[in-house]
Parts: sequence; C-alpha cells; structure tokens
Amino acid sequence: MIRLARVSSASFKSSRPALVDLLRNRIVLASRARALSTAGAPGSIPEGDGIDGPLISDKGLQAIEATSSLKNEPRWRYHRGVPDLRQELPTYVRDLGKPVLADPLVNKGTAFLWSERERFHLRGLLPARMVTMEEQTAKVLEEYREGAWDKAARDPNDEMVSAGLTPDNIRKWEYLTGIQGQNETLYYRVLMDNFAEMASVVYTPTVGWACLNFSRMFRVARGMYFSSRDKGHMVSIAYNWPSHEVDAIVVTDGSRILGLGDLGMNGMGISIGKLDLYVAAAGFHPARVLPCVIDVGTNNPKLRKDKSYLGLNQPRIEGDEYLQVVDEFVAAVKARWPNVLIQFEDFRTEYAYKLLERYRYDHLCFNDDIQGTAATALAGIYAGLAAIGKPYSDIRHMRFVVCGAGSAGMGVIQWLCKAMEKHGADHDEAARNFWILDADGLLTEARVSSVDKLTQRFARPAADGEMADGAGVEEVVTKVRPDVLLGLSGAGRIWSPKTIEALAEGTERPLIFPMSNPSHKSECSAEDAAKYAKGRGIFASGSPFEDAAFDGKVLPSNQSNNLYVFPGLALGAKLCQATLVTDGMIMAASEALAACNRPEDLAKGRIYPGLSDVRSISARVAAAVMKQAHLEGVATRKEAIAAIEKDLRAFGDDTEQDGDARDSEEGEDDMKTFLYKYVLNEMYFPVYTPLAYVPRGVLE
Ligand SMILES: NC(=O)C1=CN([C@@H]2O[C@H](COP(=O)(O)OP(=O)(O)OC[C@H]3O[C@@H](n4cnc5c(N)ncnc54)[C@H](O)[C@@H]3O)[C@@H](O)[C@H]2O)C=CC1
Ligand SMILES: CC(=O)C(=O)O
Ligand SMILES: [Mg+2]
Repeated sequence: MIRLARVSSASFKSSRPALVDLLRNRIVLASRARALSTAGAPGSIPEGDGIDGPLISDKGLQAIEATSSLKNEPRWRYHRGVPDLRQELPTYVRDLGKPVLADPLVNKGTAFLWSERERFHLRGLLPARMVTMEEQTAKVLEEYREGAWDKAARDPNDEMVSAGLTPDNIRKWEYLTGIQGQNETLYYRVLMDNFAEMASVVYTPTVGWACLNFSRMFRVARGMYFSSRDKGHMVSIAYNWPSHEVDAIVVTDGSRILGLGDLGMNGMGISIGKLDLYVAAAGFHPARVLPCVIDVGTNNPKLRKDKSYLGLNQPRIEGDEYLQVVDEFVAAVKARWPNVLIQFEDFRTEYAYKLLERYRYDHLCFNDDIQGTAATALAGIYAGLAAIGKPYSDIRHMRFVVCGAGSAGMGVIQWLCKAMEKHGADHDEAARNFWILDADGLLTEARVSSVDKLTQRFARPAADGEMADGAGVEEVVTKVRPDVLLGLSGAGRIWSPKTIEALAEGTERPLIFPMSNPSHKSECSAEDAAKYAKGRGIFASGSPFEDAAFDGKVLPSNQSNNLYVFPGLALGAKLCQATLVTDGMIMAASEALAACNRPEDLAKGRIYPGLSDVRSISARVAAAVMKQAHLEGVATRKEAIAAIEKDLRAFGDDTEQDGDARDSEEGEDDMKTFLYKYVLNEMYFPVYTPLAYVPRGVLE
C-alpha cells in the first residue's frame, strides 16, 4: 500500500516548475473537492480514496524530484518489483474522458479513484463503486480458472437458467457484446440483418440475465452512470460525454427491471438493450444515443451482499430526495442536449406515473412501460379483432380480465378504455369492461381506498357476480367469461390449465396475452395456451415462445412487446423534433402497428408482424407519429413538416382506419408513401464509410 503524505512547501519550492504545476493541480483539485463536500454536496466524494491529500508518497516525490527532465522522460517505463522507486512515477495521460477508458495501457476501469475520475473527466462514465486492483484480479482469476460466467449460465439455481434460458443464449449475448465493443458498424449490421433471430439475445429474455449479472460481466463501460452521490454535479458530469449530439436517451433507475425486480445499477443493461433496438430497428445513429442509469441505491438484499455489485451499496433514496435527483438528471441532460428525447424505462410503478406526469408536458419524453406497452397491446387487440373478422369498433364490447395493476397493466387498461371511448363507449361503460386482479386478487370497492386514483375507477362493485374481493383468476375467468385474458403481473405461471380451459369455454377465439417478461415470468406458456384452449386461442406473450401446435395445426406464438412501438415512436417524434409526445401520437402508433399485419397472416392467427423487416414496421409507426404530431402542432422541424405536408396532400390523414389490416397490394402502395420513404431515408444504415483524418481543433 502506498503511504500518502501531504507535500511540504519546502519540497514544493525545490521542484522544477513543471512538477510544481503537476502537484499544484492535484492540490487545487483536492481542496476544491473538499470544499464541495462541505458546501452542500455531502457524500458526493466518497471517503478513503486519497482525495484529502495529494496522491503522492514521499518516495514518489523524491523520485520525481530526481528526474532530470520531464520532457525527455519516455512515456512508458518499466515498473519493476515492489517497492521500486520508479513505481511511483506517473504514467502520462494525454486524453480526457472516454478515450482514457478506451486506452488499454492507462485504463483502470472501475478501479479509477474518485479523484482520478474527477481529474480525467471520467465521472459519469463508470459505475459509482470503486474497486481495488486486487478485487479486479480476483474476478479475472475466477473467470480464468472456473469459467465463472459459463458456470453461472449452467447454474440450476439461477432463476432464469432453471426456467430454460440456455447457456447458448448467454454465449451468443457475450459474443455479440464483444463485437459491439470493437466495431459498432459491424455489430449493428449483423443485428439489423438478423433481427428476428437475434432479438431474443440482445433483448428479452437474455437481456434479463445480462442485467442480473451486469456487474459480474462488466468489462467495457457503455453509456452514463449518474448516482445520487452526484447531486449538485450532474450538469458538469453530462459534459463528460464525448458527443455534442445526442438524439435519444433511455434511462432507468433499475427499480423494476422486466419482471426481475430491483436490480439497482445493473438495470443499465436494459437501457443498453433498448437503445440497441433504437439503432437496429429504427435507424438511430449509434453515436447519437445514450444509455443512462440513475443509481440511487438498491433495496435488493442479494445485490447489497454481492461483492461484485458495482452500484451504490445503500438503500434506495425515496420521496422528495429521490425526485430531486431525477429532476437534476433531466435538467442536466437537457442543458447539454436541449432537444434530446428521453425514454423512461423500468421505473417502479410508484414513481413511473409520477415522473411521467412531472415531465411529459414540458419535455420530449415518454414512459415505455406505460405508453409503449399500452400502444402495443391495443394494436394486438385490434389485430385480434381483425383476425376473427370483427371491426375495431367491437373493442367497446370486449370483456377483459387483467392480472397486474402496475405501471404496465394500468397503462394498458387506460389505453384500451381510451380506444373504447374513441369507438363510442362512455367513460363508465368502458371501465365496466375490466376485471382487474393484483397480488391480492380481484379488486373490488371493498378495498378501493388502498389503491391509487387511476385504479379506483376500475374497482368492481363489492358483490360483483358473487365474486368476493380478492377472488382468484380461475374463479374470475370462470364467472366473467372474458374475451381477453391479459397478464402484466410479472408473477410467472399463474394461469392454471383450468383457467385457460374456462376462458376457452366462454368464447370461441379467446385472446390470451401473457405479457410479462422475461419468459419464465410469463403467466402461461404457448404450449399450455394451445393445449388448454384446444387450439382456439390467439396467443401473444411479452417474451418470445416457439410456435405451438394442436391437433397437427401450427399455432403462432406472437410477441406482444413494446419493441414494436418504442423505436418507431421515438424515431417519429425525433425526426419531426416534436416538443412533446402526445396521446394522439401514441394512438397513431397503435393504429399504424395494427395495420402492419397482412390478412393472410391474420387468418393464421399472426397478429403482430414478423420481425425480419423490423425497420419497415418502425418506419410505418414513425410516419404515423409524425403526421399526428404535425396535426397537433407539436412538430417543429421544417424539413420534416414539408415531408408530412406533401404526404398529407397526396394521401390525407386517414392512414389506418377501422379494422383495415393492410392487404398485400394496398400495403405495398402504402409503403410507397412519400413520408414512409422519407423516414426510411433518414435512418442510419450500418455500412463502412470512407474515413478522413481530421486533426484536433479542426472542424470542432
Ligand atoms: N410485454 C411488454 O411489452 C411489457 C411487459 N411488462 C411486464 O409487465 C410486468 C409488470 O410490470 P409493472 O407493471 O411495471 O410491475 P409492477 O410490479 O408495478 O406490477 C405488477 C402488478 O402485478 C400484480 N401481481 C403480482 N402478483 C400477482 C398475481 N399472482 N396475480 C395478479 N396480479 C399480481 C401486483 O400486485 C402489481 O399490481 C413485468 O413482468 C414486465 O416485464 C412491462 C412492460 C412492457
Ligand atoms: C418489455 C419491457 O419494457 C418490460 O418488460 O419492462
Ligand atoms: Mg420496460
């Protein structure tokens, strides 16, 4: 261990000017940091990393003083055994920020001290926790000797592995991530061209495993890590990001990652995964998207005990203090990138709505779990209606049993109500089409005061159809005979064979939507849905399942996941530089998505379009979103407005009408609309471009 000492003024005077500068810088920084930590930013600099004094030992100082000329010093020296005087000599670093992390000869990864992070503009570019080289070494050896990840990927006690996630998926995730770290053009090209095959690796379910193991697998830092320790500094930290141009941010606080609960800082994996889809599925430029996490601690006891966890080891901060941190984050990124679009991802329900209401009327943002999921589910219901030969307007007569009253469940329910109202149902009539179950079973007026205002409207009368408050899903389905059974509970296989049988007894073509993620949190499997609904159900799950079969007939497994909406919604909003994301734009996204289906696919029970041409889906969604943004007066980018108006003159604004799935020929025509082509043309396409050397200071 190096013994740290304050530099005496005598030794200062005796050193040469360059050296004095070097040391003075450190001292200035150290005293500034001390001043900050006593001036309203408590805890922003953790103790014990040497910041209290210049990071130089007596021996080191003597060694530097003995150096005849810094100018003539070779940049790289041989550091021999311990304790060698020369070990104390600094390695010269000629960059600041990300290039320091990208230089394997100077990078220390998570072992950078806070003082170094400050000096080299690295704050925000690494997870909050500092580790020692000994800890890093132990991790390397564990992997080297035992193949730790591979072991984890085969661990029968791992919740995802035991539920069927294969080591092969994890191997593929790791391999692709390696390519991403080296060559993003190649990575996105491969992903884009093979999206249908790879979505389950870079996204759900494998991304869930990647989040669970994010700290353990951490190698190359991507994106920005803000933490509650950065209070008072976030705007400066935002300037540590190397690009002046960021179009979109996906941010999570890690509090509810998929259906896996509080994963703290490890939630960064979901921000990265979602933005991979921005690039591959919607043509955002990879250099212009920024994954972020706001680390406010974690209440997950397993993570708090995990030595490899790289987030803050503290309970989550809550209430006003929490909201101030998120406010500061939003203000910081908006200060640096005023036009940026922010996608809120996987915030737990308690804050998801609060934050959305806080920002949605002033900032270009949306909550994917509330709004993206809602738009996706409605599109599936519309397509389901079309598949059984009914018009969209029949939605107002459909009966829904929904398991899950969190941000996702309530977002979907409200949205379906909105669609019912659009088709003529009044407000109360629409609410009566829903039977909501949460962890305590059927919600009735008996416990209306214990749920939030949004949910209260849907509480059933106290003695509803002889069902008591808290009735289970099997009983509710048996008594209600719904048309649709929807799951957004994150609770796993809660729909028993009897529940599905009861559903199928009540309706000829039930819609079965177990939308929870990842796969093992799905309320039922495709196989069980096929078997117990006797092949009559239309199935759509949040994470992908293989197609099922019944009586020799293939039953498609659709994927009802917000991946169908958020890339196109964000792209549309961004291309026309909308000032806000309005409900109208989200409704336009729903309808455009529903209209992507072709009648021949609907006839087979395929109610979401195939993902092999995902860019075409995103372009259609984006075009509809842009039109709506313009009609509502929130689009501001002149070039995009000109394209929208040209399109409106040629095709009008009735893009997707009641029950009209796209038929093949009409679909082809529609695809040739000016706006659709405009959107496609604006997308980033991963190809190798010619490269030109531009010296520093030129073109900046
Ligand atoms: N397919 C998709 O595109 C999306 C799926 N989701 C999934 O939805 C799930 C829920 O997300 P949030 O609403 O944010 O979570 P949440 O934790 O806020 O809500 C879960 C809800 O389910 C209820 N619940 C728990 N156990 C239940 C049971 N046995 N029966 C009925 N209800 C039960 C809870 O009381 C709560 O109301 C997650 O698994 C998530 O992955 C979320 C967003 C998009
Ligand atoms: C898909 C998604 O956003 C979720 O499960 O949270
Ligand atoms: Mg989500």
